[in-house]
Amino acid sequence: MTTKPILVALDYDNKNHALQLIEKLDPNMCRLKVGKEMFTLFGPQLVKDIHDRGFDLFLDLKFHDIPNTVAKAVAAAAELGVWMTNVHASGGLAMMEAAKKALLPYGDNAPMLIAVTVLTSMSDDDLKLLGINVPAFEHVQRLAKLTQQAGLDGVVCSAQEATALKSLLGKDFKLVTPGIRPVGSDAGDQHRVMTPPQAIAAGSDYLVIGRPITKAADPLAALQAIHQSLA
Ligand SMILES: O=C(O)c1cc(=O)[nH]c(=O)n1[C@@H]1O[C@H](COP(=O)(O)O)[C@@H](O)[C@H]1O
Repeated sequence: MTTKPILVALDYDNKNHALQLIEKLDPNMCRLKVGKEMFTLFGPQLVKDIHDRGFDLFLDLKFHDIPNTVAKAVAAAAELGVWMTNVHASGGLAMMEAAKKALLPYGDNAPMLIAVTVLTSMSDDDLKLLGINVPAFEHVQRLAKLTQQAGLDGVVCSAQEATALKSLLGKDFKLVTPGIRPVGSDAGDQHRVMTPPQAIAAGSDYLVIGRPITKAADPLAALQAIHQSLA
């Protein structure tokens, strides 16, 4: 199992609330993920604040634009010193190749670069409305192969797809899986979910977990319980 597989998703509209949560967590037990809401509200200073508290950060901005724009955005993320960042695989091969190339000057200090395949909130019916008439998993496989071809480090996918993707793409291609729900927690808007131990057993390298930790009455206890369930 990867060391520190838990990535806690911070989805807050109040910076103090986020920092209060971070103070309760342990950087030896998890990494943090900041997405569009918090980065739009609080910008690069938030990234510094998180780094100052000793946490690795996954900057989850899911870039999707023309290749030149995405390359510059990914390089800007590298300048911030983040541990991981991402693009949408549906932006295409040229876009992903440009993003990868933009990280070359950063060498070993480059963030890990991954691509989102099919969002875990999407069902086969949602894909049909987009004109994609194949099951979600077939589309995920196609996008994941394209991501590997572009030289990226891995993909975001559902843990339900992990076993098949590992055998298709090899053990070194990282699988980052949201839609993780410990037994008894509310699925909310997630459709394709798994528990933490199921996800690791299926081949996930990193588990993105938000509300089951951030909305828990005792977030550290929730993190510790998940950590122990993986031991
Ligand atoms: O890229 C992601 O992190 C992501 C991709 C995806 O397909 N589904 C998904 O839920 N996410 C993110 O994972 C986190 C899940 O949070 P919870 O549903 O609260 O555990 C959120 O920050 C989402 O933005």
